[in-house]
Amino acid sequence: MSTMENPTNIVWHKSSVEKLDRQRLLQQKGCVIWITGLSGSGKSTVACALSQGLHMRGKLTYILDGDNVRHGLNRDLSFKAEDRAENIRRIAEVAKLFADAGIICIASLISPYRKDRDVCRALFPEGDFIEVFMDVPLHVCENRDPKGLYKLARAGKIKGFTGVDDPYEPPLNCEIVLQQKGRDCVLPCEMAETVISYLEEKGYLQA
Ligand SMILES: Nc1ncnc2c1ncn2[C@@H]1O[C@H](COP(=O)(O)OS(=O)(=O)O)[C@@H](OP(=O)(O)O)[C@H]1O
Ligand SMILES: Nc1ncnc2c1ncn2[C@@H]1O[C@H](COP(=O)(O)OP(=O)(O)O)[C@@H](O)[C@H]1O
Repeated sequence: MSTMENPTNIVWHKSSVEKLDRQRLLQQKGCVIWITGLSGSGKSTVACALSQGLHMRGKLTYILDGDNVRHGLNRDLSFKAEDRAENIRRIAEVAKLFADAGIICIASLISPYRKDRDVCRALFPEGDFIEVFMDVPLHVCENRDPKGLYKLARAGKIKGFTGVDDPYEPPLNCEIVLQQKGRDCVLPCEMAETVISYLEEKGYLQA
């Protein structure tokens, strides 16, 4: 029988250097900042601004961007609901390893289903999964359309495109909501500062 069929044959191996030791070394606490939102809502832009802002404060981060991870680890996955769920599950498991390494992991992916995001949240200790919602209306994302994908989706050339003919379920109880202020554009670095203030307040930027 393979170990996959009998997982009880697998025993966790403890290391003498643990998460707390790594956190002390890095002077920060490992966690995941999970940025969810429509295509074009600014997830990748905020992820980069956040990584930059934290790097300048001497904090170690790593970005897991849905688009990028789909080039490698998740290249076998499509955009049907069960593949999106698997995409999200794998990224959450990788993020968990980064958080255990003491790193502030920034995951930016559409992750359209509430249930899938809640499954990810449950993988982490209380507080360590910080959900950030890019609350940007569909028409704004569609006007931006930097990759021309909305145009293709409206023309029926991409099927099952989030927001067009596939659902997006906004979070009900996330930690942070990022949005424009009325008609005023909020710069990505200002949005990143909101997240950094949250991390500071919650003690993630010290061991
Ligand atoms: N059908 C469909 N629906 C939504 N998005 C699509 C689709 N096909 C391709 N793309 C491009 O893939 C990027 C989304 O990948 P994710 O891994 O973030 O998606 S998901 O979390 O699994 O839903 C997404 O990137 P972002 O624009 O950065 O969000 C799109 O560029
Ligand atoms: N805060 C912002 N204000 C105005 N435009 C933005 C902002 N954040 C991102 N953008 C622009 O919106 C487009 C989509 O951003 P991107 O980060 O690629 O979104 P996503 O990763 O959610 O698809 C890009 O052209 C980007 O320059």
